[in-house]
Amino acid sequence: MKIQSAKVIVTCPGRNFVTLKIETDQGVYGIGDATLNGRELSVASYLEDHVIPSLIGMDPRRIEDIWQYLYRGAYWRRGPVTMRAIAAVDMALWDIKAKMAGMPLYQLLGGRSRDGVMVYGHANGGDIAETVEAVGFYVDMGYKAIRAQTGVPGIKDAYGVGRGKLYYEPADASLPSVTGWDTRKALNHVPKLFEELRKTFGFDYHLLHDGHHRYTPQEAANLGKMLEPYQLFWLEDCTPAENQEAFKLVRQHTVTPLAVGEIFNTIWDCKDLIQNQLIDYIRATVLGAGGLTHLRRIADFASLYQVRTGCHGATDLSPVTMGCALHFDTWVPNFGIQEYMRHTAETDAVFPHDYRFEAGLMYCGEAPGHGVDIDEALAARYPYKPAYLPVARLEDGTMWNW
Ligand SMILES: O=C(O)[C@@H](O)[C@@H](O)[C@H](O)[C@H](O)CO
Ligand SMILES: [Mg+2]
Repeated sequence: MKIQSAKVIVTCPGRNFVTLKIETDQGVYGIGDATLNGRELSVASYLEDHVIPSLIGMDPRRIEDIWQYLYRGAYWRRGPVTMRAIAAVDMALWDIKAKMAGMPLYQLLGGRSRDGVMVYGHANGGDIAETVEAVGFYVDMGYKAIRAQTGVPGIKDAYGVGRGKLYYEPADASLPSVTGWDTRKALNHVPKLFEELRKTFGFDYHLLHDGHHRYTPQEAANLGKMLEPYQLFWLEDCTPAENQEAFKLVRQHTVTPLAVGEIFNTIWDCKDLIQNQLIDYIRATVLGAGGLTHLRRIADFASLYQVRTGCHGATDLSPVTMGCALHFDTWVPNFGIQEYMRHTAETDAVFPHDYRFEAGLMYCGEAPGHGVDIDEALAARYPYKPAYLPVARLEDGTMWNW
Protein backbone atom coordinates (compact mmCIF):
# COMPACT_ATOMS: atom_id res chain seq x y z
CA MET A 1 0.00 0.00 0.00
CA LYS A 2 1.30 3.45 -0.94
CA ILE A 3 0.54 7.11 -0.46
CA GLN A 4 -0.35 8.23 -3.96
CA SER A 5 -1.00 11.92 -3.48
CA ALA A 6 -1.59 14.51 -0.82
CA LYS A 7 -2.93 18.03 -0.92
CA VAL A 8 -3.45 21.01 1.33
CA ILE A 9 -6.83 22.72 1.35
CA VAL A 10 -7.02 26.23 2.78
CA THR A 11 -10.55 27.48 3.39
CA CYS A 12 -12.25 30.28 5.32
CA PRO A 13 -15.88 29.44 6.14
CA GLY A 14 -15.97 32.30 8.69
CA ARG A 15 -12.43 31.57 9.88
CA ASN A 16 -9.34 30.01 8.29
CA PHE A 17 -8.61 26.30 8.33
CA VAL A 18 -5.74 24.35 6.78
CA THR A 19 -6.56 20.73 5.99
CA LEU A 20 -4.40 17.92 4.67
CA LYS A 21 -5.90 15.15 2.55
CA ILE A 22 -3.77 12.04 1.95
CA GLU A 23 -4.85 9.63 -0.79
CA THR A 24 -3.66 6.04 -1.15
CA ASP A 25 -3.34 3.74 -4.13
CA GLN A 26 -6.20 1.68 -2.69
CA GLY A 27 -8.77 4.45 -2.82
CA VAL A 28 -8.84 5.04 0.94
CA TYR A 29 -8.05 8.59 2.02
CA GLY A 30 -7.41 10.31 5.33
CA ILE A 31 -7.96 13.86 6.58
CA GLY A 32 -5.78 15.88 8.99
CA ASP A 33 -6.01 19.38 10.49
CA ALA A 34 -3.01 21.73 10.15
CA THR A 35 -4.51 25.04 11.30
CA LEU A 36 -2.27 27.52 13.16
CA ASN A 37 -4.35 30.55 14.08
CA GLY A 38 -2.93 33.72 12.56
CA ARG A 39 0.00 31.89 10.92
CA GLU A 40 -1.94 29.49 8.69
CA LEU A 41 0.05 29.74 5.47
CA SER A 42 3.32 28.82 7.16
CA VAL A 43 2.00 25.31 7.90
CA ALA A 44 0.45 25.05 4.44
CA SER A 45 3.88 25.78 2.94
CA TYR A 46 5.68 23.43 5.37
CA LEU A 47 3.41 20.65 4.19
CA GLU A 48 3.27 21.48 0.49
CA ASP A 49 6.90 22.43 -0.02
CA HIS A 50 8.66 20.11 2.42
CA VAL A 51 6.53 17.24 3.72
CA ILE A 52 4.26 16.08 0.91
CA PRO A 53 7.09 15.40 -1.60
CA SER A 54 8.70 12.98 0.86
CA LEU A 55 5.41 11.22 1.68
CA ILE A 56 4.59 10.11 -1.85
CA GLY A 57 5.27 6.38 -2.22
CA MET A 58 5.48 5.72 1.53
CA ASP A 59 3.41 3.00 3.18
CA PRO A 60 0.61 4.87 5.06
CA ARG A 61 0.28 1.99 7.53
CA ARG A 62 3.68 2.84 9.06
CA ILE A 63 2.29 5.64 11.25
CA GLU A 64 4.99 5.49 13.93
CA ASP A 65 7.82 5.32 11.42
CA ILE A 66 6.46 8.25 9.41
CA TRP A 67 6.09 10.25 12.64
CA GLN A 68 9.73 9.56 13.53
CA TYR A 69 10.81 10.31 9.96
CA LEU A 70 9.16 13.74 10.04
CA TYR A 71 10.26 14.54 13.61
CA ARG A 72 13.85 13.31 13.56
CA GLY A 73 14.25 13.73 9.82
CA ALA A 74 13.77 17.51 9.78
CA TYR A 75 16.72 17.86 12.18
CA TRP A 76 15.01 21.12 13.39
CA ARG A 77 12.76 19.76 16.11
CA ARG A 78 9.56 20.97 17.72
CA GLY A 79 7.77 24.31 17.31
CA PRO A 80 4.15 25.07 16.39
CA VAL A 81 4.63 24.93 12.60
CA THR A 82 6.58 21.66 12.47
CA MET A 83 4.44 19.90 15.04
CA ARG A 84 1.15 20.93 13.41
CA ALA A 85 2.38 19.66 10.05
CA ILE A 86 3.33 16.35 11.70
CA ALA A 87 -0.04 16.29 13.48
CA ALA A 88 -1.91 16.72 10.20
CA VAL A 89 -0.07 13.77 8.62
CA ASP A 90 -0.58 11.69 11.77
CA MET A 91 -4.35 12.37 11.95
CA ALA A 92 -4.75 11.49 8.27
CA LEU A 93 -2.79 8.24 8.67
CA TRP A 94 -4.80 7.13 11.73
CA ASP A 95 -7.94 7.97 9.74
CA ILE A 96 -6.73 5.73 6.90
CA LYS A 97 -5.76 2.87 9.22
CA ALA A 98 -9.09 2.95 11.03
CA LYS A 99 -11.03 3.11 7.77
CA MET A 100 -9.06 0.10 6.49
CA ALA A 101 -9.78 -1.77 9.72
CA GLY A 102 -13.46 -0.84 9.39
CA MET A 103 -13.37 0.55 12.94
CA PRO A 104 -13.97 3.88 14.63
CA LEU A 105 -10.59 5.30 15.65
CA TYR A 106 -11.11 4.86 19.41
CA GLN A 107 -11.20 1.08 18.88
CA LEU A 108 -7.69 1.12 17.44
CA LEU A 109 -6.43 3.21 20.37
CA GLY A 110 -7.56 0.57 22.83
CA GLY A 111 -11.34 0.78 22.93
CA ARG A 112 -13.91 2.64 24.94
CA SER A 113 -13.15 3.78 28.50
CA ARG A 114 -16.33 5.83 29.00
CA ASP A 115 -19.80 6.37 27.57
CA GLY A 116 -19.45 10.06 26.77
CA VAL A 117 -16.91 12.85 27.06
CA MET A 118 -17.57 15.75 29.44
CA VAL A 119 -17.03 19.06 27.68
CA TYR A 120 -16.92 22.66 28.83
CA GLY A 121 -18.29 25.64 26.95
CA HIS A 122 -17.31 29.32 27.04
CA ALA A 123 -19.58 31.78 28.81
CA ASN A 124 -18.56 35.40 28.70
CA GLY A 125 -19.97 38.89 29.07
CA GLY A 126 -18.98 42.53 29.13
CA ASP A 127 -19.56 42.64 32.89
CA ILE A 128 -20.36 40.27 35.75
CA ALA A 129 -24.15 40.40 35.24
CA GLU A 130 -23.77 39.54 31.54
CA THR A 131 -21.42 36.66 32.32
CA VAL A 132 -23.84 35.27 34.92
CA GLU A 133 -26.55 35.39 32.27
CA ALA A 134 -24.26 33.65 29.77
CA VAL A 135 -23.46 30.88 32.27
CA GLY A 136 -27.24 30.43 32.71
CA PHE A 137 -27.52 30.01 28.95
CA TYR A 138 -24.97 27.16 29.04
CA VAL A 139 -26.64 25.58 32.08
CA ASP A 140 -29.93 25.58 30.11
CA MET A 141 -28.19 23.88 27.19
CA GLY A 142 -27.19 21.06 29.55
CA TYR A 143 -23.50 21.79 30.09
CA LYS A 144 -22.01 20.35 33.27
CA ALA A 145 -18.85 22.46 33.04
CA ILE A 146 -18.54 26.09 31.99
CA ARG A 147 -15.60 28.42 31.55
CA ALA A 148 -16.41 31.96 32.68
CA GLN A 149 -14.63 35.14 31.52
CA THR A 150 -15.75 38.70 32.02
CA GLY A 151 -14.93 42.22 30.91
CA VAL A 152 -12.97 44.13 33.54
CA PRO A 153 -13.69 47.82 34.20
CA GLY A 154 -10.84 49.89 32.80
CA ILE A 155 -9.42 47.14 30.53
CA LYS A 156 -9.98 47.54 26.80
CA ASP A 157 -11.29 44.32 25.19
CA ALA A 158 -10.39 41.97 28.05
CA TYR A 159 -9.41 38.47 26.92
CA GLY A 160 -12.19 35.95 26.40
CA VAL A 161 -15.11 38.32 25.88
CA GLY A 162 -16.69 37.60 22.51
CA ARG A 163 -19.46 39.27 20.62
CA GLY A 164 -21.93 36.41 20.45
CA LYS A 165 -23.20 33.94 23.00
CA LEU A 166 -21.89 30.82 21.28
CA TYR A 167 -18.99 31.86 19.11
CA TYR A 168 -15.78 33.48 20.28
CA GLU A 169 -13.40 34.39 17.49
CA PRO A 170 -10.47 36.50 18.64
CA ALA A 171 -8.61 36.44 15.30
CA ASP A 172 -10.73 39.12 13.71
CA ALA A 173 -8.53 41.66 11.96
CA SER A 174 -6.26 41.72 8.93
CA LEU A 175 -3.54 43.06 11.25
CA PRO A 176 -3.37 42.42 15.02
CA SER A 177 -5.71 44.73 16.92
CA VAL A 178 -4.49 46.19 20.21
CA THR A 179 -6.20 45.21 23.45
CA GLY A 180 -5.41 46.29 27.00
CA TRP A 181 -4.34 44.63 30.23
CA ASP A 182 -3.99 45.62 33.88
CA THR A 183 -3.26 42.87 36.39
CA ARG A 184 -4.37 44.83 39.46
CA LYS A 185 -7.78 45.54 37.93
CA ALA A 186 -8.23 41.90 36.92
CA LEU A 187 -7.21 40.60 40.36
CA ASN A 188 -9.78 42.91 41.96
CA HIS A 189 -12.53 41.84 39.62
CA VAL A 190 -12.26 38.14 38.71
CA PRO A 191 -12.93 36.73 42.24
CA LYS A 192 -16.15 38.78 42.36
CA LEU A 193 -17.36 37.02 39.22
CA PHE A 194 -16.93 33.59 40.79
CA GLU A 195 -18.51 34.70 44.05
CA GLU A 196 -21.57 35.78 42.06
CA LEU A 197 -21.61 32.59 39.99
CA ARG A 198 -21.54 30.33 43.05
CA LYS A 199 -24.27 32.43 44.71
CA THR A 200 -26.45 32.09 41.62
CA PHE A 201 -25.78 28.52 40.50
CA GLY A 202 -24.48 26.78 43.61
CA PHE A 203 -21.71 24.21 43.54
CA ASP A 204 -23.30 21.61 41.24
CA TYR A 205 -21.56 22.88 38.11
CA HIS A 206 -17.89 22.83 37.24
CA LEU A 207 -16.51 26.33 36.71
CA LEU A 208 -13.27 27.08 34.89
CA HIS A 209 -11.26 30.22 34.23
CA ASP A 210 -8.47 31.10 31.79
CA GLY A 211 -5.71 33.51 32.86
CA HIS A 212 -4.30 33.41 29.31
CA HIS A 213 -0.67 33.78 30.42
CA ARG A 214 -1.25 37.26 31.89
CA TYR A 215 -0.05 36.87 35.50
CA THR A 216 3.38 36.54 37.07
CA PRO A 217 3.80 33.44 39.26
CA GLN A 218 3.22 35.49 42.42
CA GLU A 219 0.10 37.13 40.97
CA ALA A 220 -1.15 33.76 39.73
CA ALA A 221 -0.66 32.30 43.21
CA ASN A 222 -2.62 35.20 44.65
CA LEU A 223 -5.47 34.66 42.16
CA GLY A 224 -5.53 30.91 42.80
CA LYS A 225 -5.74 31.57 46.53
CA MET A 226 -8.53 34.13 46.17
CA LEU A 227 -10.51 31.69 44.01
CA GLU A 228 -10.25 28.79 46.47
CA PRO A 229 -13.66 29.38 48.12
CA TYR A 230 -15.32 28.95 44.70
CA GLN A 231 -13.83 25.48 44.06
CA LEU A 232 -12.88 25.84 40.41
CA PHE A 233 -12.46 22.80 38.17
CA TRP A 234 -9.30 24.54 37.00
CA LEU A 235 -7.43 27.79 36.59
CA GLU A 236 -5.83 27.70 33.15
CA ASP A 237 -2.60 29.28 31.89
CA CYS A 238 -2.27 31.32 35.07
CA THR A 239 1.33 32.21 34.15
CA PRO A 240 3.49 31.55 31.07
CA ALA A 241 5.00 28.07 31.14
CA GLU A 242 8.18 28.42 29.12
CA ASN A 243 9.82 28.19 32.52
CA GLN A 244 8.17 25.08 33.91
CA GLU A 245 9.63 25.80 37.35
CA ALA A 246 7.47 28.93 37.61
CA PHE A 247 4.56 26.69 38.54
CA LYS A 248 6.32 25.63 41.75
CA LEU A 249 5.67 29.03 43.24
CA VAL A 250 1.99 28.94 42.24
CA ARG A 251 1.58 25.39 43.52
CA GLN A 252 3.13 26.17 46.91
CA HIS A 253 0.47 28.78 47.60
CA THR A 254 -2.82 27.47 46.27
CA VAL A 255 -4.87 24.29 46.00
CA THR A 256 -6.88 25.65 43.05
CA PRO A 257 -6.33 23.00 40.34
CA LEU A 258 -4.03 24.15 37.55
CA ALA A 259 -4.23 23.46 33.81
CA VAL A 260 -1.74 24.39 31.13
CA GLY A 261 -0.59 23.32 27.69
CA GLU A 262 -2.69 24.61 24.78
CA ILE A 263 0.47 26.05 23.24
CA PHE A 264 2.68 23.05 24.03
CA ASN A 265 4.10 21.07 21.11
CA THR A 266 5.80 18.08 22.69
CA ILE A 267 6.24 16.15 25.89
CA TRP A 268 9.36 18.21 26.55
CA ASP A 269 7.21 21.30 27.17
CA CYS A 270 5.47 19.60 30.09
CA LYS A 271 7.84 16.92 31.35
CA ASP A 272 8.85 18.81 34.51
CA LEU A 273 5.33 20.14 35.11
CA ILE A 274 4.01 16.58 35.05
CA GLN A 275 6.70 14.68 36.90
CA ASN A 276 6.86 17.28 39.67
CA GLN A 277 3.06 17.25 39.89
CA LEU A 278 2.91 21.01 39.40
CA ILE A 279 -0.29 20.78 37.33
CA ASP A 280 -3.52 18.80 37.46
CA TYR A 281 -4.55 18.92 33.79
CA ILE A 282 -2.51 18.86 30.61
CA ARG A 283 -4.12 20.83 27.75
CA ALA A 284 -1.92 19.61 24.88
CA THR A 285 -4.01 18.70 21.83
CA VAL A 286 -3.96 16.32 18.90
CA LEU A 287 -3.32 19.30 16.60
CA GLY A 288 -0.81 21.23 18.72
CA ALA A 289 1.24 18.30 19.98
CA GLY A 290 2.13 16.27 16.92
CA GLY A 291 -1.00 14.17 16.45
CA LEU A 292 -2.44 11.14 18.22
CA THR A 293 0.88 9.32 18.17
CA HIS A 294 2.56 11.92 20.36
CA LEU A 295 -0.43 13.04 22.44
CA ARG A 296 -0.94 9.44 23.51
CA ARG A 297 2.66 9.39 24.73
CA ILE A 298 2.10 12.57 26.76
CA ALA A 299 -1.14 11.20 28.26
CA ASP A 300 0.46 7.90 29.26
CA PHE A 301 3.34 9.75 30.94
CA ALA A 302 0.85 12.07 32.69
CA SER A 303 -1.15 9.11 33.96
CA LEU A 304 1.85 7.99 36.05
CA TYR A 305 1.52 11.24 38.03
CA GLN A 306 -2.28 11.40 38.19
CA VAL A 307 -2.34 14.33 35.78
CA ARG A 308 -5.45 14.20 33.61
CA THR A 309 -6.15 15.41 30.09
CA GLY A 310 -8.07 18.55 29.14
CA CYS A 311 -7.55 19.02 25.42
CA HIS A 312 -7.68 22.48 23.90
CA GLY A 313 -10.78 22.77 21.71
CA ALA A 314 -11.16 26.38 20.59
CA THR A 315 -12.72 27.19 17.19
CA ASP A 316 -9.31 27.59 15.56
CA LEU A 317 -8.98 23.81 15.83
CA SER A 318 -11.06 22.44 12.97
CA PRO A 319 -13.79 19.81 13.29
CA VAL A 320 -11.11 17.33 12.15
CA THR A 321 -9.17 17.93 15.38
CA MET A 322 -12.43 17.83 17.35
CA GLY A 323 -13.29 14.44 15.83
CA CYS A 324 -9.82 13.04 16.61
CA ALA A 325 -9.92 14.52 20.13
CA LEU A 326 -13.27 12.87 20.87
CA HIS A 327 -11.95 9.45 19.83
CA PHE A 328 -8.86 10.06 21.95
CA ASP A 329 -11.00 11.22 24.92
CA THR A 330 -13.26 8.17 24.57
CA TRP A 331 -10.22 5.94 25.00
CA VAL A 332 -7.72 7.78 27.24
CA PRO A 333 -7.84 6.32 30.76
CA ASN A 334 -6.76 9.54 32.52
CA PHE A 335 -9.36 11.73 30.85
CA GLY A 336 -10.30 14.97 32.61
CA ILE A 337 -12.42 17.16 30.35
CA GLN A 338 -12.58 18.38 26.75
CA GLU A 339 -12.96 22.01 25.67
CA TYR A 340 -15.75 22.52 23.15
CA MET A 341 -16.25 25.82 21.38
CA ARG A 342 -18.88 25.41 18.74
CA HIS A 343 -18.07 25.98 15.11
CA THR A 344 -20.44 27.99 12.94
CA ALA A 345 -22.95 26.32 10.62
CA GLU A 346 -20.73 27.31 7.63
CA THR A 347 -17.75 25.50 9.14
CA ASP A 348 -19.81 22.44 10.08
CA ALA A 349 -21.07 22.24 6.48
CA VAL A 350 -17.51 22.29 5.06
CA PHE A 351 -16.47 19.54 7.50
CA PRO A 352 -19.26 16.93 7.67
CA HIS A 353 -18.87 14.91 10.89
CA ASP A 354 -20.60 12.36 13.04
CA TYR A 355 -19.84 13.60 16.57
CA ARG A 356 -22.65 15.06 18.67
CA PHE A 357 -23.41 16.93 21.91
CA GLU A 358 -26.02 15.66 24.32
CA ALA A 359 -26.69 16.73 27.91
CA GLY A 360 -23.22 18.11 28.60
CA LEU A 361 -21.35 15.18 27.06
CA MET A 362 -20.02 14.62 23.57
CA TYR A 363 -19.96 11.39 21.65
CA CYS A 364 -17.72 10.43 18.77
CA GLY A 365 -19.42 8.51 15.99
CA GLU A 366 -19.07 4.85 15.08
CA ALA A 367 -18.11 5.34 11.42
CA PRO A 368 -14.73 3.86 10.44
CA GLY A 369 -11.93 6.44 10.83
CA HIS A 370 -12.11 9.65 12.87
CA GLY A 371 -15.48 10.47 11.39
CA VAL A 372 -14.73 13.90 9.85
CA ASP A 373 -14.53 14.67 6.14
CA ILE A 374 -14.08 17.79 4.03
CA ASP A 375 -16.45 18.96 1.29
CA GLU A 376 -13.84 20.24 -1.14
CA ALA A 377 -16.27 21.96 -3.50
CA LEU A 378 -17.80 23.90 -0.64
CA ALA A 379 -14.37 24.66 0.86
CA ALA A 380 -13.31 26.18 -2.47
CA ARG A 381 -16.09 28.74 -2.16
CA TYR A 382 -14.39 30.31 0.91
CA PRO A 383 -10.93 31.65 0.00
CA TYR A 384 -8.29 32.38 2.66
CA LYS A 385 -8.68 35.72 4.42
CA PRO A 386 -5.78 37.08 6.52
CA ALA A 387 -6.80 37.23 10.19
CA TYR A 388 -4.61 37.80 13.22
CA LEU A 389 -4.92 37.31 16.93
CA PRO A 390 -4.84 40.56 18.92
CA VAL A 391 -1.86 41.81 20.91
CA ALA A 392 -2.07 43.22 24.44
CA ARG A 393 -0.44 46.33 25.88
CA LEU A 394 -0.40 47.73 29.40
CA GLU A 395 -1.81 51.22 30.02
CA ASP A 396 1.62 52.82 29.49
CA GLY A 397 2.03 51.07 26.15
CA THR A 398 4.27 48.20 27.28
CA MET A 399 3.75 44.98 25.29
CA TRP A 400 2.21 42.20 27.39
CA ASN A 401 1.07 38.64 26.75
CA TRP A 402 -2.21 38.47 24.87
O1 LIG B 1 -8.55 28.24 26.19
C1 LIG B 1 -8.80 28.62 25.07
O2 LIG B 1 -9.60 28.10 24.33
C2 LIG B 1 -8.11 29.87 24.60
O3 LIG B 1 -6.97 30.11 25.29
C3 LIG B 1 -8.09 29.94 23.11
O4 LIG B 1 -9.26 30.61 22.77
C4 LIG B 1 -6.91 30.65 22.45
O5 LIG B 1 -6.93 32.00 22.77
C5 LIG B 1 -7.03 30.45 20.97
O6 LIG B 1 -7.02 29.10 20.67
C6 LIG B 1 -5.92 31.18 20.23
O7 LIG B 1 -5.94 30.83 18.89
MG1 LIG C 1 -6.78 28.90 26.97
